[in-house]
Order: sequence, then C-alpha cells, then structure tokens
Amino acid sequence: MRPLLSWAGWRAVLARTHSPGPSAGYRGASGAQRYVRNPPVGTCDLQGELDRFGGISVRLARLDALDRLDAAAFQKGLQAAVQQWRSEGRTAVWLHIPILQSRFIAPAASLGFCFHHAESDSSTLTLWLGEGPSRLPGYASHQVGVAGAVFDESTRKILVVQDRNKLKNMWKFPGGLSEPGEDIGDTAVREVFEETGIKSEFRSLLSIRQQHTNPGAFGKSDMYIICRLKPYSFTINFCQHECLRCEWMDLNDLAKTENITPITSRVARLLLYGYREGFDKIDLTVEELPAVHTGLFYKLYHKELPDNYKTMKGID
Ligand SMILES: NC(=O)C1=CN([C@@H]2O[C@H](COP(=O)(O)OP(=O)(O)OC[C@H]3O[C@@H](n4cnc5c(N)ncnc54)[C@H](O)[C@@H]3O)[C@@H](O)[C@H]2O)C=CC1
Ligand SMILES: [Mg+2]
Repeated sequence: MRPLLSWAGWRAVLARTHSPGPSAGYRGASGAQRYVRNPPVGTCDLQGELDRFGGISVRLARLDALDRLDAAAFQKGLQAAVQQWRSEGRTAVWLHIPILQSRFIAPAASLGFCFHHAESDSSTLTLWLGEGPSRLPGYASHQVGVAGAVFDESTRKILVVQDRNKLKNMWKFPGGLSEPGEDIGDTAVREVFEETGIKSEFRSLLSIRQQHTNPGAFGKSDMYIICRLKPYSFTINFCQHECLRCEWMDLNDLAKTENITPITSRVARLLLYGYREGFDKIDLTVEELPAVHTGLFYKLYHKELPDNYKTMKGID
C-alpha cells in the first residue's frame, strides 16, 4: 500500500504535475471554457475550468495526484483554493467527485459545500461565493413517465393493463419512466412493447399530468404524459413481473368502466371524442426543428398549424 501524502507532499506532487506557467486567470468573456489554476503554483494547485457565469468547475477525476491524498490534506488545499477564488471574485465552485474519491465529500461539506446532484459514478457539490443568496440552478425537478394509449381505429379496441404491484387493480395504459436522452414517443413505444408485446408507432401526444411529491419519484415531481399510438401487431404477450392483466378493450367500455384510474378514464373519453369528431381535435403532433445556438435538434409538440400559418412572413 502506498503511504498517504502530507499536505506539503501533495503540493510538491501537484507542482510537479502542473509545471509553473503564466497565471491562467480568466481573460475574456467569450463564453469559452478555460482552465484556470488557482491559486498560483506554489501555494495550491487545484485546477479548474471557468464557466461563463464566473464559476469554477473542479473535476477531481482529472487530478491524478489526488489518488494519494488524505482527506485532511485535501481540506487544507481546498480551503486555500476557495479563499483564492473568493478574492478573485469567482461566483461559485462546482466540485465533481468520482465515487471512489468520496472521502473528499465530508471535508468539502465542512467548508460549506452542499450536494448539487449525484450520478451512478460521481457526485457534484457546489459552493456559492457570489453576493446574496445562491443563484445556482437546482438539479432535475421532475421525473417523466410516459404511457401509450394504443388505439386500433378499425376495431375501436384499446390496449389496457392492470398493474401487478398495486393494491387496487385498475385499468390503465401501459407505460413507464423515460430514459435519459429518450424521446417521449420512443418511451411510449418501448414501454408498450416491454409490458404487452404489442408493436406500435407514435401518433400524437394527448395529455400531460403534473403531480408534486409523487410517492414513486424520490421526492421529485412527476410528469405523466399519455401518447396516442397506432398498433401494428395484435397478439398480447404481457410482462408477468409488472402486469396482472392485459386486454384489447372496446373504447366505449373503457370510457364507461368504474374500475379505472381517473386519468385513464379522462383520456379514454378524449380518445372517444377524437375517434368520433376527428383526431385533429385532440392531437398534439410533433415536428423536429433545429436549435438556434447549439446546432442540435429538438422535438416540438403542438396542435397542427395550417400550412399558410407555417409559411406566413408577417402578421397583419
Ligand atoms: N394514473 C395512472 O394511470 C398511473 C400513472 N403512473 C405514472 O407512470 C409513470 C411510472 O410508470 P411505472 O409503470 O410505475 O414505471 P415503470 O414501468 O418504468 O416501472 C415499473 C416497474 O419497476 C419496478 N420497480 C419500480 N419501483 C421499484 C422499487 N422501488 N423496487 C423494485 N422494483 C421497482 C417494478 O418491477 C415495477 O413493476 C409515472 O409517471 C407515474 O406517475 C403510474 C401508475 C398509474
Ligand atoms: Mg410500467
């Protein structure tokens, strides 16, 4: 086992790792991220990136020498660095700690750092250095659940399930939680297939429910989105872990049954209205558009816009 480094030893290691150079302080407001070394070599050398809001991001994973550093020496080094960043007018510190270096969390917390969020392999702590209360944005506030109302217009049948793990067995649409980076429609199609074996394609978004302090959302709020899907397979092969029952049910019967969650009942009536009067009355359709600043694309959901409104140049 390698011996732990003292604070003096850590400074020496870091001084060797990052050779002294001109002070790399923030030299512009271009928005580009730069590496900054604070304070200058010789006192402490916690390397960070400056963000466009004047905050510093320190990624401990990138500082190899920290592998041999103990918690007390880290605390001393961080304290000196924070003092330096404060004197330079930095607004905040973001400290990214890999899970295997979690021994540095408590020393950081003792200097005022708080958890911002954690992922499976790391945690991120923040310290607000600016004036007044913190203006740092919080982490994710909601989880997103998506269900598929798979409706076969030719037979007027709709696909419904009952949960295995619920005390009351009520009819609802198959669905589940969206995965990071997954489109809403793709979640609906995936969850429907996983839970029922039915293949389908996305048609539209029908409803959004927002609920706070949802019991299954780990203290976060819950967004539950129901999509209209069109089936292209019909043989049910439902997931025995999650579902107790799964059926193609007549839409009229579903709208009338009492053994149903309130949101499913409301959406069944909405679908009945769309089936009778035209789905354009109820559908929020999707279009992919380019984002202006990032070069990425996003999905925009809204009621269908007539073509002449899409192309019109000005408004009289
Ligand atoms: N009003 C409605 O009709 C209902 C709406 N929802 C919404 O659906 C979304 C979530 O859908 P779900 O089908 O619940 O998610 P899901 O389909 O992603 O996962 C459910 C399955 O995950 C597993 N699981 C969940 N929590 C677990 C735990 N603590 N320990 C072990 N296994 C666990 C179980 O196998 C469970 O059957 C949420 O947005 C929720 O609000 C859920 C139920 C009814
Ligand atoms: Mg589910």
